[in-house]
Amino acid sequence: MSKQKGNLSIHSENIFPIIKKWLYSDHDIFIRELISNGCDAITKVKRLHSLGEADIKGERDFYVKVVLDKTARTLKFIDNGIGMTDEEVKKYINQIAFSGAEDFLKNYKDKGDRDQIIGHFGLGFYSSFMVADVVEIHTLSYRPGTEAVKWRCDGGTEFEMEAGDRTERGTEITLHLGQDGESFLNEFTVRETIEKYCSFMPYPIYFEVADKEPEKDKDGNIIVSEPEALNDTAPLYLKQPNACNDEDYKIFYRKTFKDFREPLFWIHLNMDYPFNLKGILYFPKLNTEFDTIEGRIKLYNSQVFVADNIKEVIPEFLLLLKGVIDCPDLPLNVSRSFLQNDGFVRKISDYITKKVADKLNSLFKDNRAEFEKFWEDISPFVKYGLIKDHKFYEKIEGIVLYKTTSEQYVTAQEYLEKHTGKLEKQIYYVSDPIQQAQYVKLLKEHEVEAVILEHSIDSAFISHMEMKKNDIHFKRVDSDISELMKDSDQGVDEEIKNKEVEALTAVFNKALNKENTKLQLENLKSEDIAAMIILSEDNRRMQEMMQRYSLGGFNPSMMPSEEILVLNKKHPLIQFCLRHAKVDSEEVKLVAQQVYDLAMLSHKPLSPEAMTSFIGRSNEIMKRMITFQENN
Ligand SMILES: Nc1ncnc2c1ncn2[C@@H]1O[C@H](COP(=O)(O)OP(=O)(O)OP(=O)(O)O)[C@@H](O)[C@H]1O
Repeated sequence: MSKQKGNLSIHSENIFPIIKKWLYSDHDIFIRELISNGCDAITKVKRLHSLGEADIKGERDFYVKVVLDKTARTLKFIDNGIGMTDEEVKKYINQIAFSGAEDFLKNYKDKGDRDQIIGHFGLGFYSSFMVADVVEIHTLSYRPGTEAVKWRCDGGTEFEMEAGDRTERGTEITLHLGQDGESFLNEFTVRETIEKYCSFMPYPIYFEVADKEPEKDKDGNIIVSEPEALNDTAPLYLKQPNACNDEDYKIFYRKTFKDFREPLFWIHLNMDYPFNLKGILYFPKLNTEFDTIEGRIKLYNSQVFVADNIKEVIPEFLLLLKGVIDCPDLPLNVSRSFLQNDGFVRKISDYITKKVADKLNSLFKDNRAEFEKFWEDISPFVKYGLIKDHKFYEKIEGIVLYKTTSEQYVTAQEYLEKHTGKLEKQIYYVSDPIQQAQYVKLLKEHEVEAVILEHSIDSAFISHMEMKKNDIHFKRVDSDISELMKDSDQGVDEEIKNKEVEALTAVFNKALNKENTKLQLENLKSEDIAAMIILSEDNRRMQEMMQRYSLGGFNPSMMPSEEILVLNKKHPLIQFCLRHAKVDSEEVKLVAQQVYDLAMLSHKPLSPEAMTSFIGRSNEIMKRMITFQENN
């Protein structure tokens, strides 16, 4: 072949500056493009061989080799695939690559939407110019009797083509790295990028550093080691689920996510129709209940990595999981706006949601003990999912578990059944089991359990459940529980009661120096409790919401909490206050203050000032007790 020069057939001055500028932030993608071209070339030659059209002379080992030469500043991609004839280089490299370029330039030259550009423009071979000043191709076709070809282009629109000297079938692409490719002179960057994009590609990918000092043993002999492929050519997710065991899944998880905690369980997705989708989703274990959950779903197209966490394909709440999904029907270079509007993508997303819900339901039904064991770890994810996705809610709302304060796991229905006759469509919960322990104890005395809802997602979860199911209402244990604990009001004279409330209100307002302590006088079943503080559930929720949404700028005085002091008429201290309500005595004041602080202490921590007075007063009470004892 005589030496040829020519212009790449693009009708624009120069596309390379545009490639460099617009695709810059993803510029490691050229590694994916060149290696996957190598793999495609191998697949093609194998296919031709199986059709009897290519003679590969019993060859078994197919591979793509990447060679970094820091001294020569080159990165080579070598494959033993189909190779190209000079005609094919002209057709596939010189012309076709930019056949869409004219439209592309017209449409996007002045627009900054990178996603759009990537979506509309297959990066392909020419992405190598993002990092290289000069690119060379040395290739020899599988076709018998064809000449090797050498092609060279320096990033302008001109190329040179001549007969090459390659003697083995396949293609070698050499990138002479320019300034923009500086980082790829680092072997770790190259290795990492290969692992990022190519870890499941179907042929072994080897990586060599040409000018590296060979490793030697202690006697100075060069250690010759077998090259090791960087990828797993037959990833587990491509196998049939019944051919995989638990250990296989765990090993795959560790290798793929570098997470050495055991996953809780997994779902093997395997669908051929109406679309092709394979993958494994793992439910990761959380370190602590306060762990931020950060999932990672890697999306592949025929074993070629596309991107992490594409929320248009994977329902957002599933992004809390870890997994791989391979869907050959999705375009390799996906534009987000394209995906958002694509019905096919929605079907994929629905399928994945359904599979996850099915798995949870079957665990609940077939292995409740196991499901309960996992519940703590999966509950934030499940709750987030049912808030975000109506279809998911419908499928799993019946199996949502609640952990009770006596460490049992119950569904809402089981909780209500357990409390038939005691609670009417009400679920009591604690948001802080330690702080609210007093209330829990009180409830227990009345044979009522509370459930623990202490995760940050729980307030949104509670509201969502109440909105969806108007037959359930959640009440925190410190709200309105006096209803439950009241003795019957039978025989109580309302007029007398009102007078007593009036008298006690005066005592407490004066003692506490508060104008508006709301007071409620009840005959509680328990005679041990003098008083307790309760809050209106609605008012407290409103406050919490305002606090959350005003991002710290919320001033509590804008919306004071409606606290109610419930006094137990049966308790001797309250009876004492009632008997001496009219007398302006120091003892009544001390008792009222102490009763209030004790009620407050079982509700929430005292403020520093209140705590100081409480301690002073407690000392004072004990002193008086001793004096009384000694004088009698
Ligand atoms: N290593 C290779 N061996 C043989 N042929 C190759 C090789 N690399 C590229 N080609 C040929 O050049 C063509 C253009 O490659 P390019 O990477 O630009 O686009 P593509 O792979 O067809 O599509 P995409 O834009 O999705 O990457 C390929 O279709 C193939 O025919």
